[in-house]
Amino acid sequence: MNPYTNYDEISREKWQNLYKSSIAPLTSEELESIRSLNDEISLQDVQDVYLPLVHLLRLYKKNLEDMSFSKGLFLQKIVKTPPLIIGISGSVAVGKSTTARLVQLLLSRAFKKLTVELVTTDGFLYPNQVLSDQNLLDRKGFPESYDMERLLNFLYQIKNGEDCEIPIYSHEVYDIVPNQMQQIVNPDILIVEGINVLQSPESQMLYFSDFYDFSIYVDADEKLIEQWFLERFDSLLNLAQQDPSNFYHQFTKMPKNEVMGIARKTWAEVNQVNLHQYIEPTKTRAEIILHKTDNHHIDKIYLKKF
Ligand SMILES: Nc1ncnc2c1ncn2[C@@H]1O[C@H](COP(=O)(O)OP(=O)(O)O)[C@@H](O)[C@H]1O
Ligand SMILES: CC(C)(COP(=O)(O)O)[C@@H](O)C(=O)NCCC(=O)O
Repeated sequence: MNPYTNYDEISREKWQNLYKSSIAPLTSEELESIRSLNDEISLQDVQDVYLPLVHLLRLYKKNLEDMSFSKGLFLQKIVKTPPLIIGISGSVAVGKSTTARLVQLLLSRAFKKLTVELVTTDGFLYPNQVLSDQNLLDRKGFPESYDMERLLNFLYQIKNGEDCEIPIYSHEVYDIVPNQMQQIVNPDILIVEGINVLQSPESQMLYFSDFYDFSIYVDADEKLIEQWFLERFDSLLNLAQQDPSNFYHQFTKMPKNEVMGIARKTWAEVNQVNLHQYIEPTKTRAEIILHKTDNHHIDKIYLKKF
């Protein structure tokens, strides 16, 4: 069966004309904050793809509010609207965190009075010491390397209106940062980004899908994702040049072709295997699939029919 049977395939040209007229153009201040987020992001993509996406998200938010109101009428009590939770998934290095930060910025613009928080599921990875004790260091990113139960509890607490604190993962340290936590206080919208966002923990009463009001899968051809992984690896090396505390510093002392060989091997033996076995199979759980081509250009959008 065609994996996209349950989706409307929408070309970029068609998508960019949906709701266009109702969206105010970005101010120079907003453009500046997008550039400071990642100066490679195409502003045309923001205008054509992300603004209509934010407009769609408005509908989901409204729907959640209406449902809470109607439930309250039925139950004859006040039912507070729970936070809207948006999941963003896809391969390592496909651009999830960049997409997530952009969506956060645009949602904060669209809902000026609301708090829009962003968390990454990297924070739920077990620390390197724990992974090493269990011989799982080479399995970083695979389901067993995450404390999935803690992630599930976190989502439950947020939906339940509780404030939370969660661990922080650093790509530069390549580990959980000790003694630092991210505080999540009273969010109206929470974006959860990570490779495992659409996976289901085994033997649990609740599933992640119980918590997401909207989900996005960022997709691209594997060869391109590998290229983006290698480019990011290279920028991490540049950043690490003068910083011995950076995990990538050790690689800056080695010949470049040898280091890039290590990066290619990491892609082929870890991240690509993970993509095939655990990440890509969750693609069609997403409400929307953003398909990218060269230079992260979005050419197609798939929106779930039902
Ligand atoms: N829209 C985009 N335009 C240009 N470069 C991007 C875009 N999205 C991601 N990138 C680049 O691709 C690489 C991977 O992106 P990142 O957001 O870190 O991926 P992920 O969170 O999926 O691992 C980074 O080097 C990032 O700068
Ligand atoms: C921490 C990660 C699992 C998550 O990846 P992300 O989507 O944040 O890029 C990944 O970056 C990772 O470290 N994978 C293990 C192999 C490696 O790339 O070193």
